[in-house]
Amino acid sequence: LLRSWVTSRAMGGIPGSMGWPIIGESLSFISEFSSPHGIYNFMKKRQLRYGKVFKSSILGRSTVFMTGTEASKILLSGKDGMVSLNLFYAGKQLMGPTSLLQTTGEAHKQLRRLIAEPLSIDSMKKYLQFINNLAIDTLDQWTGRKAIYVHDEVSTFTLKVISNILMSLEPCGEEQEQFRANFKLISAAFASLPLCIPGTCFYRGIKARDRIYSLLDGIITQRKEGSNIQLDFLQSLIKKHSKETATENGEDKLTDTQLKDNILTLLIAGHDTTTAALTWLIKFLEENPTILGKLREEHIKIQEGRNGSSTLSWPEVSKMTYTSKVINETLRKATILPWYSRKAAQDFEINGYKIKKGWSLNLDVVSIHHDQKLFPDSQKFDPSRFDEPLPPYNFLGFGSGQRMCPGNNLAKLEISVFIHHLVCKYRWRHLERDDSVQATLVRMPKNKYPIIVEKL
Ligand code: HEM
Repeated sequence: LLRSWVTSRAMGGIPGSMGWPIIGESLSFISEFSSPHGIYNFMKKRQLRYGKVFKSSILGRSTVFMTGTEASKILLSGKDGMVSLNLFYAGKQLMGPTSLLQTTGEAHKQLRRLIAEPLSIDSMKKYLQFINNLAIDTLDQWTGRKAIYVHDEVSTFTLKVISNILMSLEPCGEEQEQFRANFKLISAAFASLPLCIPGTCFYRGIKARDRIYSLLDGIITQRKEGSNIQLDFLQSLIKKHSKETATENGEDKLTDTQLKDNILTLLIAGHDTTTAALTWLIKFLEENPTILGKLREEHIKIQEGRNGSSTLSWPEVSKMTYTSKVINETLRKATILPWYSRKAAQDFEINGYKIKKGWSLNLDVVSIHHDQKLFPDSQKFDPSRFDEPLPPYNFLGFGSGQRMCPGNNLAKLEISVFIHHLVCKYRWRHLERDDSVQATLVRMPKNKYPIIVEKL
């Protein structure tokens, strides 16, 4: 708070209001966040008053919000080391010091190269079968029930997928249940006060993180001894880039701590985001029957070409061109991560304003994704916006530049396969109309989108 107060005084030259002492503008921010338009209204009001760059004080942090192409370019390309990623204290403690999210500059580039390779589109081919079977099994259990809370069901599906791909955890059984329980505690701790005292949410998160790390310790030891070898992400890293001793040198070698910190990072970064995207997509499809019809056509055609088999092949996934536009439009309209946080690593100028080293900066992505000039009638769900490639920095569903999402291939694959089986075999309708949004960092429907499902 003290640091925030000192920073807020230094921000004198930036237009905007710091709101009330201590709470700043947090109350209006939180209340707008949960509304159907999310923080769009909060941003819009201030942009009309102050312009594309304005200051505010939110959740105890003095910060500068920015929007538009120039800001995107500066903040996302991170050219000349102008900015670094800005994590909350709780996130830093939970994810560990060697997480990709905590590394900067050259170290970030190197680590990212190692992590991104086993997540490349080519590496995804070996996971298709597993995702396909799990999607079929999950959907089989959706019919004949009074209510399906899509968010909860999809959350189970995406966690099973990512935990299997990263470290070959079986999708069913006690180990998966324990892992899931621990993962939930870690997720909850992200949004908690970082007080490491027994009984607090943060403390429970740290303990759960330790339990997942000891599970990983066991798996890493086995793999290094040559037993329980699997074709997963962890194995790829151990095989090519693992350090045998802590003193061993080599830029492309990772210690066990780096392996564990980054498996956890991928779990955290990849689970809620994919869950939210798939949940919104299913909701938007129901609300837009013409688009659902067109999407179904694409998938029925793929299914018919398959002669009755239920297993998707890789060439079939590559044919899902309309699906890919539907995914992009979902990420635009829902803007699951509404702002991207950075810290100024040096002084620089933007839109005529002087930004000082150490300030917290947020790129307001909601305003870009709902800019009427870039996306006319922006509230409309219209995948044809992606018929032609968009200019750089207009669509930021997976970010852009140095920190662009390395898990985007996996996310798109999970969503495409799940949607294939959903639209080919089922119809669904909502049980409750509520467009409000949960007040968490990743935007999700507050009511978890309850539906009833029937076979077609
Ligand atoms: C639909 C699902 C997803 C969405 C919408 C999404 C979105 C994003 C965005 C916007 C960023 C950049 C944030 C910024 O610049 O501040 C990002 C980064 C990241 N994402 Fe994703 N993501 C998704 C799925 C995944 C998955 C499945 C994984 C893991 C397998 C993953 C791992 C990461 C990591 C590790 C970063 C940080 C990259 C770095 O700092 O270099 N994401 N994601």
